[in-house]
Amino acid sequence: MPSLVFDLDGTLIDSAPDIAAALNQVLKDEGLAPLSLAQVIGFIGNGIPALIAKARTHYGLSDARQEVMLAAMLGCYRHDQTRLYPGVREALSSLKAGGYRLGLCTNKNLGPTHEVLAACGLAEFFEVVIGGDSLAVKKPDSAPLQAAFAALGGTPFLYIGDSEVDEETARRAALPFAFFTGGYCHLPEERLTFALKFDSFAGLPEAVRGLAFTAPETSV
Ligand SMILES: O=C(O)COP(=O)(O)O
Ligand SMILES: [Mg+2]
Repeated sequence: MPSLVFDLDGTLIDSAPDIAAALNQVLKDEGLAPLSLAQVIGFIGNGIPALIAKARTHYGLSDARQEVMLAAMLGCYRHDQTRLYPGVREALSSLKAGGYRLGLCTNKNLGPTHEVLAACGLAEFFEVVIGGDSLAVKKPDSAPLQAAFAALGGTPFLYIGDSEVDEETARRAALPFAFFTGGYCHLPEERLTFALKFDSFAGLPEAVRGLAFTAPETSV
């Protein structure tokens, strides 16, 4: 049975408003001005510790504040403004009903990942969840994605994500990548390699099935 692994932030959920709210609360506690949503989106992709580090660099704050700010961010991160992208639930239901095994591989820490999956009603879909702190390394290292597929079993088929980090991860794992264009990518799409590209979840199940039918040699 083919298995599919999804990214989370910017792929299944529009989580940037809550990430920005939490980061700006931490910055306020440091006596600093808030960042715009666009600036925060520019910092999303390599996990929450990296987000804090990028915000510190932006403001010239020393490394010494990293752990305090990270703990504060994890303490105040909520999910009340986070929304599924349209059609996500229907697409996941269709793929699961079609026999695909579904896993999740995100750079978000595992604790908030499980919280947001529950808050958004997505937990039931995923047999395997790998977070940014599940292993010693994060995406774009291929190890978290490979761990997700190994735990899922079945035939690794496709990694579905929104950013250059996901694309590099899939490339390093020698797995095909499906690029969701509605998330938080920081590179023009000409710089990315993908087996399929989509801007709406409405067409994803059919596109995945089409890929399975026309390009079985891309599975490993
Ligand atoms: O936490 C991040 O920075 C990105 O998370 P993602 O891997 O789910 O996109
Ligand atoms: Mg993402």
